[in-house]
Amino acid sequence: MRSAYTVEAVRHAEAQLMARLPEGALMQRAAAGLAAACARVLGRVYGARVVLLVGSGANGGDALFAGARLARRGAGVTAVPLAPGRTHPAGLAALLKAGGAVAEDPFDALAGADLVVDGITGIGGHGGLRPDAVPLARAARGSNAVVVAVDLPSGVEADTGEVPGEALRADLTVTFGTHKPALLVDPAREYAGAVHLVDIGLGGELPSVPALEALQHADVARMLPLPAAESDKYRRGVVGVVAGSARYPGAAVLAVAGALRGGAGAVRYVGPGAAAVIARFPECLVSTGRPGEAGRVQSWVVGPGIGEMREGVREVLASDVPVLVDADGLRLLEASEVRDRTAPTLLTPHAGEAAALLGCAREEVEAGRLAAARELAARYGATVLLKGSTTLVAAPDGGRSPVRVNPMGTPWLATAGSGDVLSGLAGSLLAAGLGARDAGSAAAYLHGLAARLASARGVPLTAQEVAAALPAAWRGVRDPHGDEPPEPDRP
Ligand SMILES: NC(=O)C1=CN([C@@H]2O[C@H](COP(=O)(O)OP(=O)(O)OC[C@H]3O[C@@H](n4cnc5c(N)ncnc54)[C@H](O)[C@@H]3O)[C@@H](O)[C@H]2O)[C@@H](O)CC1
Ligand SMILES: Nc1ncnc2c1ncn2[C@@H]1O[C@H](COP(=O)(O)OP(=O)(O)O)[C@@H](O)[C@H]1O
Ligand SMILES: [K+]
Repeated sequence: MRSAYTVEAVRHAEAQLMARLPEGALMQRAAAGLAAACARVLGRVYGARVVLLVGSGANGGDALFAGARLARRGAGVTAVPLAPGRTHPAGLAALLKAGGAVAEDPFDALAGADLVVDGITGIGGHGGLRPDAVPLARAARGSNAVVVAVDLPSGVEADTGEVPGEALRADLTVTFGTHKPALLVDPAREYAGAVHLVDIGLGGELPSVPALEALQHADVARMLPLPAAESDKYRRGVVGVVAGSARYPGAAVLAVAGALRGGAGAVRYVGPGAAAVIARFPECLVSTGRPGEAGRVQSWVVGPGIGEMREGVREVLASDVPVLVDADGLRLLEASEVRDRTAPTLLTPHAGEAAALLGCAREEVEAGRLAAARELAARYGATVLLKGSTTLVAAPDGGRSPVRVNPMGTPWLATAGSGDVLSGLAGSLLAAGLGARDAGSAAAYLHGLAARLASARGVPLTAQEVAAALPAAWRGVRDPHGDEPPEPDRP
């Protein structure tokens, strides 16, 4: 499990640790890790041209001390102070002593740089890059230099992942002690590039519950339902799927395709797509009547492609088993029908659907994903899986459990019908006994991994191919020697 902590938690932990260490020791640990990462990026330090963009806080101090270390190894290091009177004094002194200098012409220095260290702001930054930093940031990005951000890319909001103005896009971010939410949540995450975590000894000082957590293979493997020797199909769980309509018959097939690969013992489909479903999946139990008459299930999935089937949503929400509501179902539900439920509810909107539920613009949800997911969970008393380039899963417990961020996926998943597969898959995990937060986050992980496998080396994928790759994704997470696949190919 990877975790991310808020600025408040990081500052508190740093203060505890600093009280036990000699003055400046923590910054030296950070600078040493940063310099080592820069040296790896450069390959050859001797003779390399390094430019430090230095803000007024400790983030600039880290950059200066790391610059001093690189200068001692023979790099030509120049600093560009953005707030000249307020540059970290000890850091600047160390740089000058090591043979570094203050750049005479910042734009000349940036144009010739091999590596730019972004030490403008870290966890203390707010409100986006200031106007005087913007041309320097653009010059850095416009040069051939590799940009390495210190702790965070400057201009992002550490706690929310929001990017309120301009920010400096990094190729690599070297972060200290723990991830910060902005390194996991878009749009900020996009600015961080690859992320390298440097251990500065903060671990023992951080609270036990982080703000965010991101699953890894082993975490998902532990959650997956496996049949015991004496299992039968009913004990493994039956998932009911209410999806599809005359207008969207494919949604029924895709949701069932996901549900069949989620570990439930049986999938029961109810709705007007029964003929199409049975033709494609003879292993599915189908009926055309109402959900309430279909027989016992351990969870329901309702919504993909159902058009205006309001009654189906109402009936399913009135049941006493876990329910996943997706797509059209989100439009048709009444908030009170969700809030009054005793069994768990998992809502799986994309940004547009979340905006409709919250009564705001889609752009607002996209700019503030974390806040939107938390707000929806609180308003509906439901677990919310907010889909998109960063998929988040928030529980309705007022922040007692960390929001899960899905680290696995690929933009190739932005293809029609892939969400239907996800809802079937997550519903199946619910039927098999996982809680809503685990079912949602494990499903998003497997779905993202399946998509990476199916789009390997950069080929477009279809929703059916995502479903077909789910068994390989299960195998992948359960393989004790299986490494997580590399970052996805970008289209
Ligand atoms: N506290 C510690 O002991 C450690 C701190 N570390 C570093 O310290 C950083 C935090 O340092 P600070 O608290 O000084 O905060 P920052 O260095 O992130 O920034 C604070 C300064 O930037 C200014 N500022 C805020 N928003 C700005 C904007 N949009 N544009 C330009 N200037 C802006 C503020 O006026 C303030 O002077 C961490 O991110 C990390 O890099 C590391 O050295 C590890 C140890
Ligand atoms: N840019 C992206 N990067 C990664 N995953 C994405 C991106 N855009 C969409 N997705 C994922 O693709 C799926 C699309 O689901 P959805 O929006 O419901 O589409 P549909 O209704 O066509 O099935 C979701 O799992 C979502 O998280
Ligand atoms: K920075």
